[in-house]
Amino acid sequence: MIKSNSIRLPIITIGGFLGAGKTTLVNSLLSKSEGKRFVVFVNDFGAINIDHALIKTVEQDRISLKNGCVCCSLNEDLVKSISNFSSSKKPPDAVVIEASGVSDPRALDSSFNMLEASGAAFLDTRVYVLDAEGFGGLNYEDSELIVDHAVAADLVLLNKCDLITLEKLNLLKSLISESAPYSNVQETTHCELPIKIILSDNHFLGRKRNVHFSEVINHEEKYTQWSCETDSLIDRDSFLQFVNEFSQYCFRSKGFLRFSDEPDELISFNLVGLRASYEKLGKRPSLSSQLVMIGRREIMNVEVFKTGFNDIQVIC
Ligand SMILES: Nc1nc2c(ncn2[C@@H]2O[C@H](COP(=O)(O)OP(=O)(O)OP(=O)(O)O)[C@@H](O)[C@H]2O)c(=O)[nH]1
Repeated sequence: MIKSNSIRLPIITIGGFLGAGKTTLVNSLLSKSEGKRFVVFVNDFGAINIDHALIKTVEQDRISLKNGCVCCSLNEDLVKSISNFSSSKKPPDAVVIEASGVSDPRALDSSFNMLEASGAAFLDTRVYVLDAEGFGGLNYEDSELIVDHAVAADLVLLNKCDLITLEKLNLLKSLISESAPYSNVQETTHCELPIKIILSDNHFLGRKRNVHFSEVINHEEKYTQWSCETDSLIDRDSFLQFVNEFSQYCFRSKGFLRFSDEPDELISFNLVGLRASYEKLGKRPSLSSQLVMIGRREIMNVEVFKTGFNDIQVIC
């Protein structure tokens, strides 16, 4: 039931396959918010919510959706929470939802329909981040799924343009433009784009959307995750060897690391396909070393992860 002092909040959804750059886009949006206030809902696939800690905003505006993947069920927590923000004394300017990297952004529609019906919020912009580098290396099934999800978006970011040739970019642009003629397609690196392309006052409302007929797939049957956490320090060289080994068994890994040669520094670790990257986050004493691995069920070898993770910890 909508309360009389409610306002209709615009919702921006951010979808994209594992490691495409969704969290990067959320942080880019927040850094350019120009005085606007966004509430961000984050839905990680892994049991440990790494993205929640990486979103750069105040705690009360960063909400973790923990009851499994946001697209797998009608998310009552999400609907209730957005309704509460809409009728709060200081409502935000917009709601941003970062879906997990294995979810189908279209499956959120039932939640949006409820919010629209109650007058609490409306779906303004559906953004899809596509990893332009990773796309060529995926199997047929995953590539098809990505095109399907892109077709459902108002705005498609062809991201990681710094990592591909112009020839590949042009091929990808033609593919997406043909499949999704009504989507606004933008080329980006680190999801950098003028904020007005996403936020200029409901300009995607009433716009023609692409027609898509494919079914929404239950991806939890296809992907699985394994996660681990430790207060022990990590041996850097052993970790590098471990990454070489486990990258064959999972597609995506992310987490935080405390190396024994630099114990005060928290390192953010990212692996997308075979590309690993490390970023210093500063002291962050509240966080210990945590790692999540995500991959296809038939390929993930959890025994390799367990043994490897035990071997990289330094006994003090
Ligand atoms: N070189 C390059 N790296 C990028 C770009 N965009 C994002 N990255 C890196 O790609 C990795 C994954 O980015 P995220 O923003 O965490 O991706 P995500 O879509 O949120 O990933 P999930 O958590 O798996 O859903 C990080 O190491 C980013 O710094 C880009 O345009 N170029």
